[in-house]
Amino acid sequence: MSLLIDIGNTRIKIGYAGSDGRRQQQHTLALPHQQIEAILPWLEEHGLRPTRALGISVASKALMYQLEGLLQHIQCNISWLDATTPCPLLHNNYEQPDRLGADRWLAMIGVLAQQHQHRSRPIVHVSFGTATTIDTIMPATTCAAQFIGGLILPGPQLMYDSLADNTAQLGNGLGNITAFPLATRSAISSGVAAAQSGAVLRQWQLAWQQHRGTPLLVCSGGGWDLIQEEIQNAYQQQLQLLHLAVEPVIWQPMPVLDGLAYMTTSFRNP
Ligand SMILES: Nc1ncnc2c1ncn2[C@@H]1O[C@H](COP(=O)(O)OP(=O)(O)OP(=O)(O)O)[C@@H](O)[C@H]1O
Ligand SMILES: CC(C)(CO)[C@@H](O)C(=O)NCCC(=O)O
Repeated sequence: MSLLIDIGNTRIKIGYAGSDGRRQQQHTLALPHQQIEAILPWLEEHGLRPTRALGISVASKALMYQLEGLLQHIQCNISWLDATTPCPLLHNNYEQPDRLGADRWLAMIGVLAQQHQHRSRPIVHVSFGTATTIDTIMPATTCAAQFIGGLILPGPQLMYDSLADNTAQLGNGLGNITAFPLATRSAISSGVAAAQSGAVLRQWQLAWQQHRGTPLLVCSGGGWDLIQEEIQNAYQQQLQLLHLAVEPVIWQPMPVLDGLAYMTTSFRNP
């Protein structure tokens, strides 16, 4: 039984996998960094006694040490994975593989594991977290699928916050997403949504132009609610424009935890 830990820049996500490597979705928790200690009562409440933990972190080392200390109380050792942890499903083509965010690597593995039925198609995975990342995977020909590269941009909330923090007149608050906004709140919400969906469609189109099939669009991350309406609409329009079968964006809530669950079956401590 393995505990799964994803320490992001805003929140810590926790999951649980059985000995078959399947993630038990009813055992999922998201916590702000300051509430990390809540993990022990949560485990007790759910009657979970993990014998080991697999984790990744893109946040501070201090949080990793704090978590290690907490898990020592229940004799649970944690192994930290990163983007150099090999996976039979995927090849990391980053110029410096160790510089790729561990969350991006594990999320792509989680997406490949979950979207197994689409394994012959390219995949664009978008994570709307603190940062938004848009990563493209080309399908396997002989061996593993290939991570061919991706974008990093400010996440939706960060876009809102940076406008509020660096201007005198904009402030906080949401508005309607429209084509030609005529009020400040709507102009900001429409601007953030357009920037996010424009970047997503750019990567999707570039993936499509590689002539390896219609790319699957898979989204995740806590910022999804702020832009999902725009992304869904823009994606449907894009498919119609290209005379492709219309299909919804796939929402996969916790791909990093899914990737860690997959790795419980293939990763062993050296
Ligand atoms: N309860 C919540 N607490 C904090 N942020 C939330 C919450 N619900 C949604 N959010 C949104 O989620 C975003 C963070 O997303 P998420 O938790 O997926 O990423 P993260 O922890 O920053 O991970 P990463 O560092 O991988 O981006 C915040 O910017 C905020 O917009
Ligand atoms: C881009 C973020 C912040 C997304 O969480 C994370 O994956 C990260 O810190 N990455 C390291 C840099 C990189 O992936 O190139």
